[in-house]
Amino acid sequence: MDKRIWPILRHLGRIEENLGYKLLQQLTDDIFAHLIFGDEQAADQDYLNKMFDAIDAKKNRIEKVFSIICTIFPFLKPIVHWMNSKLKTNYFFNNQLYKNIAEKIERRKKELKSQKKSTGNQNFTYLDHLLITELLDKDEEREEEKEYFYSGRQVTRYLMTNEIVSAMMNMLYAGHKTSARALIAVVYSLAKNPAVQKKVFDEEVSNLNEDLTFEMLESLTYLDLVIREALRLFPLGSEHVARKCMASTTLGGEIKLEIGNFVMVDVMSLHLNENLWGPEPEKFNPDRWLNLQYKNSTQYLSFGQGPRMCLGEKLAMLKLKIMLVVLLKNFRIIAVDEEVYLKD
Ligand code: HEM
Repeated sequence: MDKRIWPILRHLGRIEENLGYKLLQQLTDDIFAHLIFGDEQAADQDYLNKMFDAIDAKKNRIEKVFSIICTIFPFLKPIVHWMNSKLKTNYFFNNQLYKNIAEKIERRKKELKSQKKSTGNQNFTYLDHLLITELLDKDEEREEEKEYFYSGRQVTRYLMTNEIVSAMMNMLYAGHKTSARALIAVVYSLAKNPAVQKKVFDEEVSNLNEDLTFEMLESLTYLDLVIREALRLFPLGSEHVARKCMASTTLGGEIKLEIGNFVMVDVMSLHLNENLWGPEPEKFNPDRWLNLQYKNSTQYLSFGQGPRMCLGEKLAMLKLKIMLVVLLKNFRIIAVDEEVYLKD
């Protein structure tokens, strides 16, 4: 892990001054790109950030033009809003990202095809798992892996390139900034609560060696609570916990909801409810989880709930643990007086 993280720290120069958003975003991007594409040194190239920044800049420019049009011609608002929503999901904004992913897919397909028959212990990326059915379908010699990957399920067809690109883009959109911001929330909470930081270090991190395994990360139960507590106070994806009503209903005997109404959960009120979380719910206190009688499965919504809950929760928790172990093993995180708010 050190091998991946040190080049990033060096890249940013004097780390004491720069252990901020950029560094944490690069750390998460690097691990993300490595896990899903198998990319090496993604952070050095900083390409994910550059692509997302380019998309955001394009969006901002268009939105500015739209807002001027609406101010001058208010009656055009509905048409402009419709155009805006169409453009946001459009290829127009994402073409650079789309091309980049499609190129990676083609390159990876060639690499996988040229690989000798696997003897088992190979590190497959998320992309490989999407590609593998196609490659195995056409390669009878790989019967052994075919059974493993199909794991008893019948696969009737492999994924087309545009379906794979779209799955990868979903992952990137949903996991790119969320993970970096979650890391920031935890780092901030640890900086403000040195006693908790010391406890994590003394009890769980100090004895670990750098070759982290899945089992080691799973055993870090206190670090797990630290992350969950930070995300309780900073539920950064909470605006996505929203649903469209599929049937009319009445909530609590008084609030009427019609078919097609949009409902957004007030996550912050739930997460700061004293009846659910105990005394001083606004304070960062990972220990509160130790005695918590989980009263209701929907009282903690940092990753949402139900069939549309976050698909990447486990991956996000794993990534956060990896990054936090490496950071805490090598640094003591100290809060500075000045606080800067993230804008978007
Ligand atoms: C700490 C980091 C993350 C947080 C806090 C977070 C939070 C959320 C939240 C609140 C939702 C909405 C859930 C709901 O409506 O019930 C969501 C959806 C989703 N997340 Fe995450 N997420 C994180 C990281 C990731 C990562 C790393 C990935 C992908 C690798 C990911 C993939 C998704 C996807 C695909 C959805 C949409 C699921 C659906 O609509 O069916 N998330 N996330």
